[in-house]
Amino acid sequence: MLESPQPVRVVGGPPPGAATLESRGVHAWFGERLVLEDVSLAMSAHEVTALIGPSGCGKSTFLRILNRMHELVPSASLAGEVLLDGRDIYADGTRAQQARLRIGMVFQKPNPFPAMSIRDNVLAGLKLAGVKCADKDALVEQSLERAGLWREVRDRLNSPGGALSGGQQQRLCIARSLAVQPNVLLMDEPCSALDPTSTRRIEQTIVEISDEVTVVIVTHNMQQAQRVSHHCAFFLAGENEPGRVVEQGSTEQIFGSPADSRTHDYVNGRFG
Ligand SMILES: Nc1ncnc2c1ncn2[C@@H]1O[C@H](COP(=O)(O)OP(=O)(O)OP(=O)(O)O)[C@@H](O)[C@H]1O
Repeated sequence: MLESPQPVRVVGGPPPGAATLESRGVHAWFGERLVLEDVSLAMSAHEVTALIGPSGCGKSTFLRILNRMHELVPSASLAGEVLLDGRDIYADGTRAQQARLRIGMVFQKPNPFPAMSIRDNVLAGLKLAGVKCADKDALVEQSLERAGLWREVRDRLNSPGGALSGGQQQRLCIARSLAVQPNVLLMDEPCSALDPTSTRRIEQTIVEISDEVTVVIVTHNMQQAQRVSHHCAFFLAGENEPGRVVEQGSTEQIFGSPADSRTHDYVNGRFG
């Protein structure tokens, strides 16, 4: 029987393995406007947590708070804690760049460097983070394999990233995020720009990577939330009110027997 190859490790990167992420009493503002109120949510290691809810209820804002991207907006502020394996990523002396290295992000629209080769795209995050790897070729293969793209691109690693299809570009972005070996991967509607076949391929990737990285995904697609997630949090904002988590629980419970009638109505497509 063939032995599976030893995983390639990077040096100077995050400690290995999936981590637990927990928000406690998170509030967020843009200027004077409170857009998120008192969000406390535990996102368990090795699980996929889906953030669901209608447009404008603060899901993306919450996701960006989880890896210190919210503070990149000049008018933005926040209160509360975000604990990564028990340590607040907002504690005094904790650098945003360090948090972002451990908590990666994949965006709605695939954003590879279009003129850069597929190989260099995978390695691009390492260079930016100052992370080193003794065997870059093996890391490229491992990352592309985990992102479910290796077989499709192994014979053209020097072709530009921009020459791939949209779905392949998104998997390339996932490979780039995985190459620095983060503990958590945040995904903001990663399939919304993709066709159904590419969507299913990415969903398969999400399920596969969740044994090595904690995944938090924002999705408007209820079938997708059911297919990929273990845990769901339903966000809702009343008119001129901030977004709050109305209900959270196992995906089975949220879809099968929600406690709140608003959750029931939302997951059954009655609004949103
Ligand atoms: N950069 C910003 N400046 C000011 N207000 C913002 C900014 N980004 C978001 N908002 C406001 O914050 C609220 C929450 O927005 P957010 O994008 O987090 O919601 P969402 O649930 O992710 O929506 P969608 O599902 O449409 O992406 C909205 O009222 C939005 O208008």
